[in-house]
Amino acid sequence: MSTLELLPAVDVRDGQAVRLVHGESGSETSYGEPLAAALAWQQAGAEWLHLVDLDAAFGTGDNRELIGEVARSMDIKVELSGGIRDDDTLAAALATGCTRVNLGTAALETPEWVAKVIAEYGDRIAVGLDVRGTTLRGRGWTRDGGDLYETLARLDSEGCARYVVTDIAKDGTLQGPNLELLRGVCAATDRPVVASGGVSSLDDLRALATLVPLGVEGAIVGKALYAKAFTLEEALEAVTR
Ligand SMILES: O=C(O)c1ccccc1NCC(=O)[C@H](O)[C@H](O)COP(=O)(O)O
Repeated sequence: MSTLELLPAVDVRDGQAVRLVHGESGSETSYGEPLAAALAWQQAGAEWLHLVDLDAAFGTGDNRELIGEVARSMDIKVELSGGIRDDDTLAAALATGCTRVNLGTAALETPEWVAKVIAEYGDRIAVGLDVRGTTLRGRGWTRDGGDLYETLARLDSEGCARYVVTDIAKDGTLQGPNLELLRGVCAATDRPVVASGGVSSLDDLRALATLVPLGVEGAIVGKALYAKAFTLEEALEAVTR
């Protein structure tokens, strides 16, 4: 079995590292300084950081300077998400030196622009498929944005390199990932999939690692690390083969 990549998450709201429940604004638990959290994951052996500007995602401002500072301080790969919807926000995100960006709302609302940047930037662009059931959600997960599998087929045909798949019903709940959803997405595309939302235990990570041969390349882990359900060192050990 190949190794599952782990992406510890730092979600930033109003300058603080937070975790939400179901991605809902107002459900924040705060975990202090984003840079301290990111450096702790790096120190613990992470090869990736999943860094989210929640204010930009929700349209309640942005943490652009802070996000840039965190991204630039990392020696590891950074996946940047939240509010990247046009040329300006994409240029600012890429200028942080991040390895790739994650587009969400734009893939639903401005598909022509997304097709253009996929063609231009290749695998520096991933698309976040954030779903309730099989309905996509945009604008910080607050608005419906079409059918998962129709959108996936369109993005595949445009050459999208990778998908970050989140079951919103699981996100921030410590209820375990939606393995059925991930199997469904992997069956519908030959592109790598990063799983997000709900990881609660080392067994969840081992279960996700069994999906590597199907196309699950990595897993984002947020709440479980902040809640100290396990350490990142234990998580890396659990998925390394
Ligand atoms: O990624 C986004 O753009 C986003 C937008 C609105 C709400 C939440 C968003 N992301 C959340 C994450 O990426 C979480 O860090 C990730 O799903 C981890 O979930 P969990 O392990 O369940 O804490």
